[in-house]
Amino acid sequence: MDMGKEKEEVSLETLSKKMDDFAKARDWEKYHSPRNLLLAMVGEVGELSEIFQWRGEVERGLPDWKEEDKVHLGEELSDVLLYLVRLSDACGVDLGKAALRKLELNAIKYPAPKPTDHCGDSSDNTKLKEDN
Ligand SMILES: Nc1ccn([C@H]2C[C@H](O)[C@@H](COP(=O)(O)OP(=O)(O)OP(=O)(O)O)O2)c(=O)n1
Repeated sequence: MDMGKEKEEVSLETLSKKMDDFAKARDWEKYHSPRNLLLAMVGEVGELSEIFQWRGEVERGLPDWKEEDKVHLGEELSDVLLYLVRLSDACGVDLGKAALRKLELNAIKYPAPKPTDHCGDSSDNTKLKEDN
């Protein structure tokens, strides 16, 4: 999707600050409780799912999709992300830090096979199959 702009770096902190400004400017902080934000996010996940509903399997990169459908997809993905960031803030969770820690835990739980594993011991791969 080319919006004709330079690629802009976006941090979770930036999104968090913008959501905070958005809520404050409308006096909506009172509505942004953890439970409300969770329900709002799940609603947006539903809207995101609708875009894929009945399409059958979709090729990576969505080469056959119309541009307007991709723009719509970006909007729904953004709604989910923005509510997730806001929910994390409302719960006092540092989402970036938590996600990095979770990636480390994932790597321990699902170790990548070493090159030698292909021709020898496959116990790690067996565990991967069982867990998935
Ligand atoms: N109380 C609210 C309502 C909205 N938003 C923000 C976060 C979302 O990014 C977006 C959601 O807006 P809508 O509820 O209007 O949802 P959609 O944009 O998906 O519109 P629609 O449901 O009509 O498709 O607005 C918010 O922060 N707090």
